[in-house]
Amino acid sequence: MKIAMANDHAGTRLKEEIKKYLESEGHEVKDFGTYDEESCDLSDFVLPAATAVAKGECERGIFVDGVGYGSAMIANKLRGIFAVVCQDPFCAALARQHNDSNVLCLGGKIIGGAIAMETVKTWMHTDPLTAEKYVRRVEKVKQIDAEHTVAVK
Ligand SMILES: O=C(CO)[C@H](O)[C@H](O)COP(=O)(O)O
Repeated sequence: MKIAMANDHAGTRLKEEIKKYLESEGHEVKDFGTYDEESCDLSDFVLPAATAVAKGECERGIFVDGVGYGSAMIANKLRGIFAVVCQDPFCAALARQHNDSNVLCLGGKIIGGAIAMETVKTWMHTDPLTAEKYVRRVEKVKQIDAEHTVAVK
């Protein structure tokens, strides 16, 4: 898969760790930065990365900031982005099974190391459930997205 990654200063270290893992699994990572731990503004990096996912240039996105919230708020402004914040593998599984999320946002100040990597691994390897109720609900959310957002050019 082609995966867009972005982060701010609080997510640089965890982003690098996740990037290594994804590449070791054969994924292609497009890294939109930031690349160091100098204080920066998250939206400068997450918006271009989320745009790449919205345009279909990348299939999924993984964004890392201090808590994950800012990344999700920015990304969810774009049509076709269904971003979630996950702090553990259980949340990550449901974020795919019930919500068909295509962007995962993590908090580098909240989780790290083993939990973070298990969260990413679970999110990457879990598919949406096919039971009618889940498909119906995901479709309704996609409909809301189509009606209330502007397509990315
Ligand atoms: O978590 C974040 C957004 O969701 C940011 O990483 C956080 O707000 C950055 O704060 P600071 O500049 O104080 O490190």
